[in-house]
Amino acid sequence: MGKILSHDITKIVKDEFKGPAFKKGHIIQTQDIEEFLKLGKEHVYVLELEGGEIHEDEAGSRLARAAAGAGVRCSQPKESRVNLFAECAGLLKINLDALDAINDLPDVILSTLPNHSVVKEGDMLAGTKVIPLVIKEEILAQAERIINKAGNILQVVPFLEKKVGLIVTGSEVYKGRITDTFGPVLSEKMASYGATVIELAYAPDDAQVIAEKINHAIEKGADIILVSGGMSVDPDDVTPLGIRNSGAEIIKYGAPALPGAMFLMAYKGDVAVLGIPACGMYFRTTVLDLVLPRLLAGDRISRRDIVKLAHGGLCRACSPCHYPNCTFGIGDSWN
Ligand SMILES: Nc1nc2c(c(=O)[nH]1)N[C@H]1C(S)=C(S)[C@@H](COP(=O)(O)OP(=O)(O)OC[C@H]3O[C@@H](n4cnc5c(N)ncnc54)[C@H](O)[C@@H]3O)O[C@H]1N2
Ligand code: MOO
Repeated sequence: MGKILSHDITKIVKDEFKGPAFKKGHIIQTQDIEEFLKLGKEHVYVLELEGGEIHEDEAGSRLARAAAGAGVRCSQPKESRVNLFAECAGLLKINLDALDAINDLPDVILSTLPNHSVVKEGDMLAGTKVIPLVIKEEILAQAERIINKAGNILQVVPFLEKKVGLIVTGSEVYKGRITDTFGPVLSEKMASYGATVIELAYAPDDAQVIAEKINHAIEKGADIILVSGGMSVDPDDVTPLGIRNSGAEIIKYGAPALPGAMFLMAYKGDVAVLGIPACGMYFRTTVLDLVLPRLLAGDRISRRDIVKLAHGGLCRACSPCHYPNCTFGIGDSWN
């Protein structure tokens, strides 16, 4: 590290502030000599940077600026820590390989929220910090090379205005024997993400009718179709068959998330068709809360995405529910 010059604080008088010890390019470790005197400190230290060295604050700022992609803004440095904030609401996307590579470098850290977190405008997403007081330019250049190759480390993808079709199954609901609870629960959830429900249809426990309702919603322009109930093992649980009969390709039936085990993910062309088990009505947070934000941010969900839900896919069933400030969905799941 560059030279550190020690000065007897009692000898520092106002005109000496302009003296050679404090010339431009030197860094005084305290701004407030008066405060130092009050505390009974006897020395003030002045850092003289050598070539190829960067002060922690400048280094922290450079690292944060490089890491920030679209929808992310940086704070001013404070003791080299620079925070990154969401400029808009949406889904946080992190390049995890690049994040690992940055944190594998000496003397710098970058710490983030979990990948695929749903964020609001102004939310803190990450913090970067430089560990020593000065850092070698070469380390920072290496960090910038890693980030340039990756494009950025983190970005916020705003939610798209998706059109949603809801198909509520169950003969007891269809025949009016019980009042529909699923429809209102799912409609409210869609509204909270800014998605528009363009169709709310009811189907009895009949796979062919369910298939027809799915195709009707697609014809009406739905981007996402949620088919509720009938996802379990009873003979009249025919929603998975209905989804298959619609011509959709089943990506995975059964998700390693609890609640959400009986979830089904399918696609008919670009239209996502989701089978939502009854837990989606009884629990505030389920597998749907993990999958839906990604769909609304424009991601196509793969079989591997569902498989990777397992680690961190067990809800702690807290009362009250603290999601997303908990471990549900934060394991390797969405890497
Ligand atoms: N023997 C087994 N039973 C269950 C299993 C299992 O593996 N073996 N899985 C359990 C899990 S996990 C879940 S989740 C649920 C999935 O239930 P379904 O999606 O099949 O839901 P239904 O059987 O259609 O309904 C359950 C319950 O909820 C009422 N319901 C359904 N839709 C509505 C609605 N729109 N409005 C109001 N109420 C509704 C329905 O009448 C039933 O009472 O299965 C577990 N069981
Ligand atoms: O395991 Mo069920 O699909 O969650 O409640």
